[in-house]
This record gives sequence, structure tokens and C-alpha cells, in this order.
Amino acid sequence: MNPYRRDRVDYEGEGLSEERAPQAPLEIVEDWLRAAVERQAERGDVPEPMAMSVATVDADGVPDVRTVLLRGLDRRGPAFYTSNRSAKGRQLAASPGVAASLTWPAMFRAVRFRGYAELLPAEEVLDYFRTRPWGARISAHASAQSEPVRDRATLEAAYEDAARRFPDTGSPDDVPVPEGWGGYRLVADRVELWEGRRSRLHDRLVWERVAPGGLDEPTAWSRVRLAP
Ligand SMILES: Cc1cc2nc3c(=O)[nH]c(=O)nc-3n(C[C@H](O)[C@H](O)[C@H](O)COP(=O)(O)O)c2cc1C
Repeated sequence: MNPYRRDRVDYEGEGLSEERAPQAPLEIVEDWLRAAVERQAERGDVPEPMAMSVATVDADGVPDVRTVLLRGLDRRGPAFYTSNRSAKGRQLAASPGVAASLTWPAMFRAVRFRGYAELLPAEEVLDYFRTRPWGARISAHASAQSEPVRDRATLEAAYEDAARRFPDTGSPDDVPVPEGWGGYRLVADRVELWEGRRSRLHDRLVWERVAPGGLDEPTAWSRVRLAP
């Protein structure tokens, strides 16, 4: 038996109706993120509820994708932190089009964004960097993300070197933000909510931007149901 075809789970999402969906997407996206976090706390079957796949395109127009953590969401869009000099950073600098999705299989739910990426301002980056544990802040110095490293020992030596330069004093300011470390906000023009239903007859509601405005502004969005 082909192992990729063995399991067939019928999705039993509670359903996504136009009546219960707001005219602008922010509120329902926030509700779903909150529900995913609560579900993980209660039942433990949604690990890393903020894990978000982020797709970019390279200079040849070939797509790339990787997982990051959604670390902010407001009327402007979802935000994540990373190295701006990484592969994704270089791709976004050349071509800011970006797509992202969060999937919570245990809840039969997914959220999808399309739009363009803008760099997060330095003060937002600093605010977030200060909340990271000391070791994670040190690793940001030790790792030239997406660059080749000779071996694990080289990486660990770079960590030890950064740890000596910026000792742990217990202060959030003991490690500076590394040059080139930052993040992006996905300014969305399209937001989709997907909920799995019986017999693959799923629900899809899509909000498409029709005017300038935040994810919370009803006049900026037109909503449509798509066939699953
Ligand atoms: C669950 C999970 C969370 C991750 N979170 C982040 C993140 O928030 N920021 C980040 O730069 N990389 C994160 N990574 C690593 C990325 O997937 C990726 O390896 C890294 O960003 C380099 O990607 P790039 O070479 O395409 O730029 C995470 C990986 C996983 C599996």
C-alpha cells in the first residue's frame, strides 16, 4: 500500500458562514489565532500555533518557502522576525511579493495571506529582540543566516565568541541587535480562511482588497466564497 495514500481523514470543521464572517478580515483572523493558542493549551494538538510558511520568489522567478513564527499582527498585517540578509531577505529585497499560510490540521483550519513585504522599523525590531532569551540573542550574532558554515563546531565557536563579547547580565540590553537582523510585515491584499468540511466540501472565504485601508476597515475589502 502506498504510505502516502493510506490515511484518509474526513474533516469535521464547524463551518465558516458569511453571516458570522466580518466585512474586514482582521477580527476573524485574530479569533482563529487565539483559538489555535487556546487549543494547544487545552489539548496539546496544535504545537507552534504561530508557525507560518512564508513564500518568496528568487531573481529567476522560482518560488521558495520556509517556516517562521508569526510574532505580530495588527491592522497592517502579520509580522515575523528574521535576518534581512538571509535568502528570504535577499529575495524580498529584489521582489517584495510574498505569500504566507498558517495551518492547524487538528482544527481543520488554515489562513492564507498574499501581498508584499515591508521591512519592520528599527524600533519594532529592537522591542522584539529585547524579549528574546539571551541565548537566542547570542545565536542571532553567531549565525549568518542562509550562508554556508563549515561544520557544527564552527557554528558553536561563533556562539561562544559572541557569548564572550556580550555576557549575560540579566538585562534585555546586554546583547545589541545584530547588523542586518530585523523582520518583515506582510501587507496583505488578499486573506483567505479555509475550514475543512465533510466529504472534502470545504468552506473558503476570501477577502480581497478593493481600496486602501487596514485589515480592520470594511470599506477596504470585498468578500467572496470560493469553491473548495
Ligand atoms: C517552527 C519553525 C519556526 C521557525 N521560525 C523562524 C523565525 O521566526 N525566523 C527565522 O528567520 N527562521 C525561522 N525558522 C527557520 C526557517 O524555517 C529557515 O530555515 C530560515 O529562516 C532560513 O530561511 P531562508 O534561507 O529561506 O532565508 C523556523 C523554522 C521552524 C521549523
